[in-house]
Amino acid sequence: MGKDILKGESRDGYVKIDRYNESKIEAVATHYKDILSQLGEDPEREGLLKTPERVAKALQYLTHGYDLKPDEILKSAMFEEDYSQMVVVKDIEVYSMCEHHMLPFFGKAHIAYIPNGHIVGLSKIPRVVDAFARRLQVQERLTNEIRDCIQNTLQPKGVAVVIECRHLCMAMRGVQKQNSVTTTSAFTGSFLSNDKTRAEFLRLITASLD
Ligand SMILES: Nc1nc2c(ncn2[C@@H]2O[C@H](COP(=O)(O)OP(=O)(O)OP(=O)(O)O)[C@@H](O)[C@H]2O)c(=O)[nH]1
Ligand SMILES: [Zn+2]
Repeated sequence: MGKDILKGESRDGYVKIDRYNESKIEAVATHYKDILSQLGEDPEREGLLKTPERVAKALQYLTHGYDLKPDEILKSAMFEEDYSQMVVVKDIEVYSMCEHHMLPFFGKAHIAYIPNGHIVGLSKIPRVVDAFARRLQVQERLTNEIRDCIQNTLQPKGVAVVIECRHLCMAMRGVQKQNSVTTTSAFTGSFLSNDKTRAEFLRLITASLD
């Protein structure tokens, strides 16, 4: 039996990720032992003895989104409700890994939808972000996948997604720009067809609570 990596999650959409896959961990760890040698390190020195296994577990965690079903996550908490104004969840932390270098990119997602008879449990929106972010990604696809999942599952009058991230592959290597932030956006429905709706969303995500 594997060890819990995400505690207390057992419903549809989450169920498959709450255990380490021991055989996968072992296979990945074996490769990492070899990688340490190839990098000129001694994998037998004390500090590195457990490193291959730690890296394998970390990587399984950082890519556990492959085992999640984001549409099931949304469906598990959809409620009929007569509310037709914009719902905005902003400043959702994003941690993902770029598929080109397998280095982190991280920042914030801002998401809105306009209900069409159904609302969704608020926590499910950040859960959908995580389900797509915890994979090897590019920021543009991450943005579109979140938009499409909410649109196709909840079928609201519109969805808006804005993501702002820093990419470590652009900061600690390569072009070495420490402060650049990449912004991506994706819209459906009223956010596309109605300039005022889109402007209200953009105003709400830049407004501060204080
Ligand atoms: N569009 C997009 N590009 C990304 C993302 N994450 C990383 N990249 C870019 O992917 C590109 C890969 O380009 P390559 O020229 O094949 O890789 P490279 O030689 O390592 O490029 P440099 O990073 O410029 O040194 C780089 O320009 C990265 O900045 C992302 O989320 N979206
Ligand atoms: Zn990269």
